[in-house]
Amino acid sequence: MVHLGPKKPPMRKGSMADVPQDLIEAMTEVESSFTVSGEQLRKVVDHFVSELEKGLSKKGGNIPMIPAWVVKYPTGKEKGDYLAIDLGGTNLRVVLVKLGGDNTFDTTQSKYKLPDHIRTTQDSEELFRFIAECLEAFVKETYIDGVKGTLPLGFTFSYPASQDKINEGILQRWTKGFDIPGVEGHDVVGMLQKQMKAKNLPIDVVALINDTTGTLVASLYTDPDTKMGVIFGTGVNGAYFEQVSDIEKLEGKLSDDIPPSSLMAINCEYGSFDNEHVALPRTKYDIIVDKQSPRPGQQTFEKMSSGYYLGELLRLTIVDLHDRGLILNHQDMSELNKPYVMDTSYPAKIVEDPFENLEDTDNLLQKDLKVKTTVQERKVIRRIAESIGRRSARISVCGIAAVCQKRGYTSGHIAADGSVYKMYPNFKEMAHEGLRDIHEWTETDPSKYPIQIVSAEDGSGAGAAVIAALTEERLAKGLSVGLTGA
Ligand SMILES: Nc1ncnc2c1ncn2[C@@H]1O[C@H](COP(=O)(O)OP(=O)(O)O)[C@@H](O)[C@H]1O
Ligand SMILES: O=P(O)(O)OC[C@H]1O[C@@H](O)[C@H](O)[C@@H](O)[C@@H]1O
Repeated sequence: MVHLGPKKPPMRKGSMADVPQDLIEAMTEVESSFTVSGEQLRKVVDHFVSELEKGLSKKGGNIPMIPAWVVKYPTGKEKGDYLAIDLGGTNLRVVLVKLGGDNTFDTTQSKYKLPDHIRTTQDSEELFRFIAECLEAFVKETYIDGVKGTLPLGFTFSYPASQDKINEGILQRWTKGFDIPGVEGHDVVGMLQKQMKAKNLPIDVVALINDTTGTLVASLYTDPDTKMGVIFGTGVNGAYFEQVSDIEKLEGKLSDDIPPSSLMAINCEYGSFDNEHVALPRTKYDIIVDKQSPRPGQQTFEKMSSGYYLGELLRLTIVDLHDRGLILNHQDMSELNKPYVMDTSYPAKIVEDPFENLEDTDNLLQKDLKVKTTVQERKVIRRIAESIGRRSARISVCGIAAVCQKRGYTSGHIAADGSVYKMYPNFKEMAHEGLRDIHEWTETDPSKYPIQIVSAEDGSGAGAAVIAALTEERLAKGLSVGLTGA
C-alpha cells in the first residue's frame, strides 16, 4: 500500500467568471488586507521575541509572561485522584482525573455551556456560584457514597491572572468578551473557595492553572518531546518552560529551593502581543472589533486570530460590502447588523461547504441570518472567510516560532488544543504552512517539519491534575510554591 501522505483538501472549480467586476475588485482588496506574507511573518516573529524578553524583565512590557509555579517536568509517575475545573471562554468543564503513575491517566468529565449572560453579569459572585453549583452536581453524581476527607482540585482559569503563589490568581483583566465588575485585581481562588464553603463542598483548591500551562504539563506527562502548550480556542495563548536565570523579574524573590538553574513554566498570555500596533498588519475590520470590545486597546494579537473573533470579522466584511451597495441589496440586514451574531462556526461551515453553488451556505444564511444570497455573493463570502481563517492560522503560529527562537528550540512537539485548532477547516495545514514560511523550510511534507504542532493531551483536565500532584509533592517536602514569603 503506497502511503499517499496527508490528503489535500478538495480543490474546487470555484469559477468567479460570473461575479460582477466591482465586486471582484472589492473582494480582492479585502483578501489582500487579510494576507500576511512569509516576509511579514518573519518581521512579526522578530518583534514577538523582543516582546517575550521584555515581559520577563523587571520593566515588563505588553506580554505578561506570568510565572506559573511549576518548577519541574512531570515524571509520569504522579499518581492519585484529582478534581479539575476548566473555566474557558465558552464552556465550563468538571473533570475527575485518575493519574495512573505510569504515564497514563483516565478522565471522567461533565461539560457545561457558560450561560451567555454570565460574561457580563453585574454580580461578581454569580460566575463563582455557577462553578460551585457545577462542582456540587459533579461530586454528587460521581461520589454517590459521599466523599471521604477532602478532594484536591486543580482550577484551570483561562484568563490572565498574576500568581505570587500557585494557589492564588489575581485577575489582571478580563478577555474574550467577559466584563464582570469586582473581579479584576482580586484573587479568583478566594472567590471560588467562598462559594464552595457556602455549599460545604469537601474540596481544596491546591493550584490555579492556566489552560496553556495545563496543556504543556499534560502533554509532557506522555510525550517528553513537548516544548510548548498552546491554545487556539475562544482565545489564543501559549506556555513553555523558561530558565529561572532568564527571568529577571524574579531575581531575589525566590527561595533557595528554586535555584537559578531550575525551570519555571511561564503562562505567556501572548494574546496581548502588539498592543502598540507596530508589527501586525491590522485591517479596518480589526480596528472596529477592538473599538467595539469591552477592553479596547487590549489583546490585539488575540482579536486578530482567535475563535471568539473570527465570525465577527466575517460579519463586519459582509456588512461593509453591503453598505457599499456591492452585495445583499434590498435585503433585511437587521440580523447581520447585530455584533457577534456570527460565531466562528459560521466561517468554518461556509469554508467547508462542498457544493459548487454553496447550497449549505445559502441555507445557513437564510435560516439564521434571514438573508437570501446569490451564488456569486456566496462565492465572494467564502473567499473572504477563507482569507480570515488563513490569516488566523498564519499569525497564530508566530507565538510558537517566537518562543522556539527565544529558547533555541530547533525541533520538538507543540501540543495544541482548542476548538479552532481541532475543528476549523484546514487550520492545522495552514498553521504548518505558516511555520514553514517563517522558517523558510524547503521540506514540503508537514509530517517532516522539525517543529510539529500535535494534538495535546487534555491540558485543562489532566494538566491541572498533574500540576496539583506536583504541588502536593513540593508542599509535603516543605518546598516553596510561590515568591518568598507569599
Ligand atoms: N466548527 C468550528 N470551527 C472552528 N471554531 C469553532 C467551531 N465551532 C465553534 N468554534 C469556536 O471555538 C471556540 C470554542 O473553543 P473551545 O476551545 O471549545 O472552548 P474554550 O475556549 O471555552 O476552551 C468558540 O470561539 C467558537 O466560536
Ligand atoms: O481556552 P480558551 O478559552 O480559548 O483560552 C485561551 C486563552 O484565552 C485568553 O484570552 C486568556 O487570556 C488565556 O489565559 C487563555 O489561555
